[in-house]
Amino acid sequence: MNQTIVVKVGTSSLTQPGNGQLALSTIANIVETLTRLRACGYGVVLVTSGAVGVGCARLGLKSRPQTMALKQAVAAVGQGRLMRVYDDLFTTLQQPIAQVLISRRDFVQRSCYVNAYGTFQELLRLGVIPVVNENDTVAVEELKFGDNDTLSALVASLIEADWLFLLTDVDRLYSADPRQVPDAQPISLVTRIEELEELQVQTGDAGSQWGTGGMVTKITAAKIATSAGVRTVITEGKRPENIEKILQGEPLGTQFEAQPRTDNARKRWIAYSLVPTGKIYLDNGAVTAICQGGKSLLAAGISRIEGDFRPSDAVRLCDSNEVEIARGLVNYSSNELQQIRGHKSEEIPVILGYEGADTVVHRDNLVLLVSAGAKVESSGG
Ligand SMILES: Nc1ncnc2c1ncn2[C@@H]1O[C@H](COP(=O)(O)OP(=O)(O)O)[C@@H](O)[C@H]1O
Ligand SMILES: N[C@@H](CCC(=O)OP(=O)(O)O)C(=O)O
Repeated sequence: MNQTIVVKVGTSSLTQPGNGQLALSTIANIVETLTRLRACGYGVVLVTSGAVGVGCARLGLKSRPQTMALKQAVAAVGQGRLMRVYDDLFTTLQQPIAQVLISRRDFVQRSCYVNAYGTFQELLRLGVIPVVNENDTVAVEELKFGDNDTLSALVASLIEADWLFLLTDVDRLYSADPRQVPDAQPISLVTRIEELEELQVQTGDAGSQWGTGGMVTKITAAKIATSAGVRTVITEGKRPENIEKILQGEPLGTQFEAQPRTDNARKRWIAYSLVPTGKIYLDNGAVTAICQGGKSLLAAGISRIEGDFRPSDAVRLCDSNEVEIARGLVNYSSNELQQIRGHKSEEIPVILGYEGADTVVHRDNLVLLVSAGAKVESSGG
């Protein structure tokens, strides 16, 4: 079966440093590369940033807007310009494209999420390259992706892509920001994300002048994508032809190995597309039961609750060290859980005065976020 790749391009690659004008030769290179990949039979999705950066350049603004309303207005100006440029270039090469604007809310609602899956499948079947961005103009502060690294990982997970390429203005991940630390060490292969913490890799969240998130959001994206079985690569936007070399096995950029796809699509949706509204802290027995025994969470194993949530909301399950070990859909509200935490299931009807669910989070609605074994290799140069 043909492989599917998702390519995310950051503002820092699409615009010229300093004046913020479009980096036309880079964009043309990206368009040529993606069109060649399509012609070779790959399914290709492009996730592009740049609406805000291009909008700023069009309006003569000298820095990224700080208020939500201004950012949304500027994105509305830039998105049209950006698509116009892509469409002109792709059309020159006879490659059809489609604009897909996604808001966080679309990914939270299961029906919209499933619908988006169907739309992507049809576009790919038609040989179209979907060009995706966050629908910045209608996003609300509490419910937005905020950065396209995360969006691209969620899209890659949704369509069960084989590869996710994060194109940026550095050639790979380093042990620290190479702009601040000149002797930072390049990292070529990451077999498990947790190793980055163990090696104390610094991933400043400042980003470049127009970019958002820096490396932090790329690591988060790699975590989401690799746990969904998607091999993820951080590489340079200026050299998109490297994508083809990487697909042929060259060790360019920083490559994050895909983890086995153990969770089904619904569980991946629970783990990363939903926005958790509360935290449930577990005692050690409950942590073991969930992590090693594959059990559901019972009220007896709950020590503390944080947040205000309703039945069916997504919640974080944390151990006594406040480490999030799992996420799940909860069967009780936070008010009810305050009353029944620490109690046996058979006591619940007496405490609440009505029959409730046997479990607080059923194992079918529970996704583990911890994995085993880690290794990172540093390359020479
Ligand atoms: N450990 C690191 N390795 C490489 N780059 C880093 C690291 N930490 C921070 N950075 C910075 O992240 C920047 C890329 O992030 P960003 O500007 O958000 O890119 P994009 O617009 O492509 O999403 C780089 O220019 C680099 O200065
Ligand atoms: N949706 C925003 C993208 C924000 C973003 O993630 O930017 P970047 O860090 O450059 O990938 C835009 O189009 O400007």
